[in-house]
Amino acid sequence: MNTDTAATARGPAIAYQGLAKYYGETTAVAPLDIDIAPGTLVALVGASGSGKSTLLKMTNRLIEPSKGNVHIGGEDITTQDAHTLRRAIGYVFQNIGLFPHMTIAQNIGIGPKLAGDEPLSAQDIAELLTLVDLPTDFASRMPDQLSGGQQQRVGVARALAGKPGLMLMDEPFGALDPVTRELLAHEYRRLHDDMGLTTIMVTHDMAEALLVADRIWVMAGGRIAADATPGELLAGGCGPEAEELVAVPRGQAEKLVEARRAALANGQAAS
Ligand SMILES: Nc1ncnc2c1ncn2[C@@H]1O[C@H](COP(=O)(O)OP(=O)(O)OP(=O)(O)O)[C@@H](O)[C@H]1O
Repeated sequence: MNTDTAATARGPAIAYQGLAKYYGETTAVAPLDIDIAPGTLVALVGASGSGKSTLLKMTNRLIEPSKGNVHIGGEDITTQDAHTLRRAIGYVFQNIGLFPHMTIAQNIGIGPKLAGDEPLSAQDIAELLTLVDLPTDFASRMPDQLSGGQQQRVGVARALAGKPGLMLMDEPFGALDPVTRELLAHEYRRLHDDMGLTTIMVTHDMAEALLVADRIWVMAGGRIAADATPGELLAGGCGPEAEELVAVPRGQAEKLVEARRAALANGQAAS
């Protein structure tokens, strides 16, 4: 992230201070002290059970920490009640779970409705649909009339309805086919930049993290084993946990380049 982004971001800074979560003998997240600058997109990667979701959910108080605290925009998140906090933070997760008996417009507007706030206008809904690149006439459709990728776009629109500065995303595109997944990840990155958001995104896909994030936190056993830019991770030297994860997309890319070279050589030999 460049400093211009930090200057124009409306997304907040995040500070984790001595934050930890224990379940009996299990350390889900070991005490960590780390900051996120406004406007940054951080990807959380790491093996299953390494603590990614727990860290994400301690940020909007879906999980309460065992110790330490979280500051968002300089404010301790325990100074407001958990529901108020959550309404101000966008949250997108895998299989977004739209309400099947509600229209797309009603699904997008569910947050303000449940909070007893002023309902979203048709104009608001149209703007949100446009933001996530869906036709505005989808407002009156039912969820089962949309593809999985389109439903996930609605999930992003629903998360943006509360005008959050911070977006938390837990495997947001994990259930989609690879082509749709890559498209949505790149479109989300553009949206993040245009809106000046701060985003924390859990992903199992290291290639996705390398392509869209400003910083990547590699989690292992509840610790942040590496905190690096995509370029630093690709260059190597960020530790064995990071190397293991980067090796997968790097190896695939090298094999594909090799396979393409061989295919081109065969084509030339045949002609
Ligand atoms: N409610 C719970 N009770 C006991 N242990 C838990 C609970 N929730 C999580 N854990 C444990 O905490 C650790 C971290 O879990 P977490 O869900 O944060 O991992 P993760 O990196 O998000 O995993 P995944 O990639 O599989 O979703 C795991 O060892 C998990 O078994």
